[in-house]
Order: sequence, then structure tokens, then C-alpha cells
Amino acid sequence: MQSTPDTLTIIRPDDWHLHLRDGAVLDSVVADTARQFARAIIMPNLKPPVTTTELAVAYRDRIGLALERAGIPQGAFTPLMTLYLTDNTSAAEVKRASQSGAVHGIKLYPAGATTNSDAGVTDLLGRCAAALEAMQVAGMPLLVHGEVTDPAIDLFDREAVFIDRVMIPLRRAFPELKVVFEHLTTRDGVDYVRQAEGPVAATITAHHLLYNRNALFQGGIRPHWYCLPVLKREQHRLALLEAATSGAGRFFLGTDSAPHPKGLKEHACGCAGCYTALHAMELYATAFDSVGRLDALEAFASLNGPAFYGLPVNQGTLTLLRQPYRIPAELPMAETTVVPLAAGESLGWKVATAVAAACALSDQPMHPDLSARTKQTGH
Ligand SMILES: NC(=O)N[C@@H](CC(=O)O)C(=O)O
Ligand SMILES: [Zn+2]
Ligand SMILES: [Zn+2]
Repeated sequence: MQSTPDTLTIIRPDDWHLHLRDGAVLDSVVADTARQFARAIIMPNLKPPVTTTELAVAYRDRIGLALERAGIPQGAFTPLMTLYLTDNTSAAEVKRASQSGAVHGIKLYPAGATTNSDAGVTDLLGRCAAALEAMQVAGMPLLVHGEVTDPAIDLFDREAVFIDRVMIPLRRAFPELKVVFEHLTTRDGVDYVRQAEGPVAATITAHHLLYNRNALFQGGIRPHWYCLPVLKREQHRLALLEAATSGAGRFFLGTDSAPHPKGLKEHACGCAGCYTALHAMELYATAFDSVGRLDALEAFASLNGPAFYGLPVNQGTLTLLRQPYRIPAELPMAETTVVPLAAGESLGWKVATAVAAACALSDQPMHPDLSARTKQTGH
């Protein structure tokens, strides 16, 4: 890490929780991500979900073509694929996934918990024991959307109850299984991850570090702040910020950037998900700077994740400049429009050399299309 009062240069970061989607929007979303991150864990909640190694490899190839179309130099961005765990995931499928080298985690969506989770698991220990056993043996991480779906449980308590009902029994049954508690949102979650025995870690989003639940209702109902797990009280935000900036190796960056078309967010029954791939590092830098801990950003963004996943640290760097940066009001994506989180607001940090660094890595010039889009989005 190198820093002056107005610049911060860190090892190129990774995003350990990302929704790239598929089809026409993929080109834009992958270009936004590759401008900042060298790798990302790609969530499998497509329609239909990515449940087999074969589907994951095919999705990886589509991402590869989108990278090419966006002019991202070969090797500058690597998608790390995941499988969607279902009641029917077999031990043989886990073995195939692990031997493929393409799949780096298997994702647990409790059935009905979030966007595209209808095919999710109904009873983790009852239905998935063989798959979990095979994952434990193979060292394949289980990535967890940690919320119970019991309608009797208050929305804001679903993560805390998940710890008691699912995490603790799971860890007891499979103590050596690597588990990532994704998009952690509560003090309860932070305390659990800190104290749990065995290989447990957590990702934290930029929005849960920057906002509490008041953001959802400031001046009226604001659908672009709605994600799952939902934003929580200020005391939870403070616990997350303390964990992220503590340097503790169990906490690392995962944006959970999840684009939805503007019309499906601004809707009587709006979709859950915030789009942050465009300005993720600016948001995280703003959060770390708010508590004077920019020195801890590199461990959180670039070191702790690879250590947990057993992958090398990236080459190349990313530089942030202390400069006002206005987040665009909306982003045209294929036939649709996506509103980024905190659209129209200003941040105090701006990514300087992400594209330059990525291009330097593979000695290729920046693609003209990318520079055009860069201008258009104010990046
Ligand atoms: N986070 C969200 O609110 N939405 C995600 C799904 C998820 O990560 O739960 C999505 O795919 O839209
Ligand atoms: Zn989730
Ligand atoms: Zn997600």
C-alpha cells in the first residue's frame, strides 16, 4: 500500500460476491466490474440457476465473450464461478465442480429468501448432507445467504435467527467445512463470525457500511436502497464498519452488486438489489475514510479474500484519488436502464488507474468502446 493525503494505491482488489446477470446487460455489468476488480465470485442465481459444473463453465464462457466485446484485455479479469445448491445437488456434482478448477464455491439460498431463490434449499442438513460432506472433503467453500425464510420471523431479525437455526447446527455437523457468511448485516453476524471455530469468513457490502435503514425512508420510500438482507439499524452498521476496518482476516469485500431494471425497482413490489459495480471502490474508500482507516482498505479488498479462498494475491495496483466524484443518475444497459446506488450524490474518492492498470497487465491498449462508456458514465 502507498498513500499520500490525497492518493491511495492498493494491490488490485477482488469482489467476493457479485451478480453479473446474463444476456444483454452482461456486457455493461462485466465492464463496470473489470474496471476495478481483477476477479469476482460470480453468483449463480440466474433463471434457471447454475446448478451444474457444465452450466457454470458455459456461463463462464459467456462472460468471457462479454469481456471481449467490452474490450477488457485477456487475463485482466477472471470470473470465479459458483454453483447453486439445491436439495438435489449430489456428491458427484461437488466432486466434478471441485476438479473443474472453474468453480470456487457453492451457494446456499434458503428457498424463497431472495431474488431468484425459488429453487433453493428447503432443509439444509436434512437434504444436503451428502453434498456438504463432499464439499468439506474437497475444501469447496459453502457461500451462504444467511437469512431464515420463516414468515413468522421479523424481516430485520432473519440474519440473527439464521445463526441459531442454521449456522450453529451446520458448523457442528461439518466443522471443517469452509463457510462464507455472505453480505453480513448485523452486529450478531459480526460477533458470530469473529468467535466461530473453524474456517468461517464473511463478505461485507459497501452499502451496509455506508447506510442504515433510515436510508430506505429518507424523504419518502426509496427503492434503490432496498436489498436483501435489508439495511439495519445504525448500531449494526457501526459493528460492520468496525469489523471491516479491523484488519481481521475473516472479513473481506463482496459488493453484492445486483442490477435490476429501473422499472422493476420503482414498482409497487420493487426488486431487492443495489447496483454498485460501477463505483464500488469509491463507496468502500468513502466508508473507510469516514473512520480514518484507509490504511485497512487493502487487507479488506485485496488480501483477506484470496487468503481464505487459497488463491494468489493479484498483481497490479488500483489507485484512488481524493477527488469529488458525482455518481451518474442512471446507466443505460442494453435495452434497459439501471439506477446506481446513491445516484446523483457525490463521493470524496475516485478510482484513477483501474483501466490503465488492467491494460498494463496485458500490454494492450484500452478499447475505444470502453473509453466511450467511461466518459458517458462519468468514470
Ligand atoms: N442482494 C439482493 O438484494 N439481491 C440479489 C440476491 C441476493 O444476494 O440475495 C439479487 O440477485 O438481486
Ligand atoms: Zn443474498
Ligand atoms: Zn447477492
